[in-house]
Amino acid sequence: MTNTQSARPLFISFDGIDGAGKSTQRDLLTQWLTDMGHEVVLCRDPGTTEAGERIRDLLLHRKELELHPRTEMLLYMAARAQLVDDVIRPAIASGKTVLCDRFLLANIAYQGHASGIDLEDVRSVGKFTVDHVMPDLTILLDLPEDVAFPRLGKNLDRMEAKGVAFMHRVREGFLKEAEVYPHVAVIDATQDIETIQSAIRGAVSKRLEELAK
Ligand SMILES: Nc1ncnc2c1ncn2[C@@H]1O[C@H](COP(=O)(O)OP(=O)(O)OP(=O)(O)O)[C@@H](O)[C@H]1O
Ligand SMILES: Cc1cn([C@H]2C[C@H](O)[C@@H](COP(=O)(O)O)O2)c(=O)[nH]c1=O
Repeated sequence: MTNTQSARPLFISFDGIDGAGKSTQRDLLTQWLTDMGHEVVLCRDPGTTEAGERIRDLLLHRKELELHPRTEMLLYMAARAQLVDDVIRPAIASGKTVLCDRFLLANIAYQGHASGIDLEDVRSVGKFTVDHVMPDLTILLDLPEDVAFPRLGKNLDRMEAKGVAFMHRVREGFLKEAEVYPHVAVIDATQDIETIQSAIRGAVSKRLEELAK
């Protein structure tokens, strides 16, 4: 792979059930891409922008608020719209590589598959929300919920507090979506951190080669 090909800017999102190891792997990938010449912008969905972080706080930490599934879905979408317009689209336009902790696929898995919102509704609001900005590659870290759940500790946020059965539905949803959502690499996240990172780097190299054709 030439330098020009390897430093082609990318938009990569990381997803999976809570505690799958997304932040750990995203940080390791940042180092590798930076060494390769990429200028990396990190973000998280929901969050990163001021509006997005406030929506995140409401969604995850204001447990006293009862949110209907549609309200929850739309709040995640609203945070994402702000993230796309303020951070992701400008970063891509200026040739930077974006690594984002979660993106639209999480809405489809959590609010669609696991919470019962019609999948076509989530997809169509999602299409409007991202306004053509979609990841070049989604890294889906897959592992059983009973391995991930103990990693979360005792202080669970509003989504984590939905419990193991909910996380099971989320996981199944992610795996179903991986068959239809564009450019998903499913990585076995039960392995050790270095082995997972090496599989992720393999998936990124493969995608860079496809995009260079
Ligand atoms: N492959 C692994 N094996 C064992 N422990 C791991 C592995 N990857 C991450 N961990 C540990 O699991 C915990 C959760 O990891 P991390 O924060 O990266 O996950 P996350 O998917 O970003 O979590 P969340 O969804 O809660 O934000 C951390 O304590 C981390 O050190
Ligand atoms: C984008 C998005 C996220 N969620 C859930 C997934 C997690 O439980 C939290 C985010 O916390 P993390 O520490 O950043 O993983 O929110 C969701 O339900 N729907 C979404 O669209």
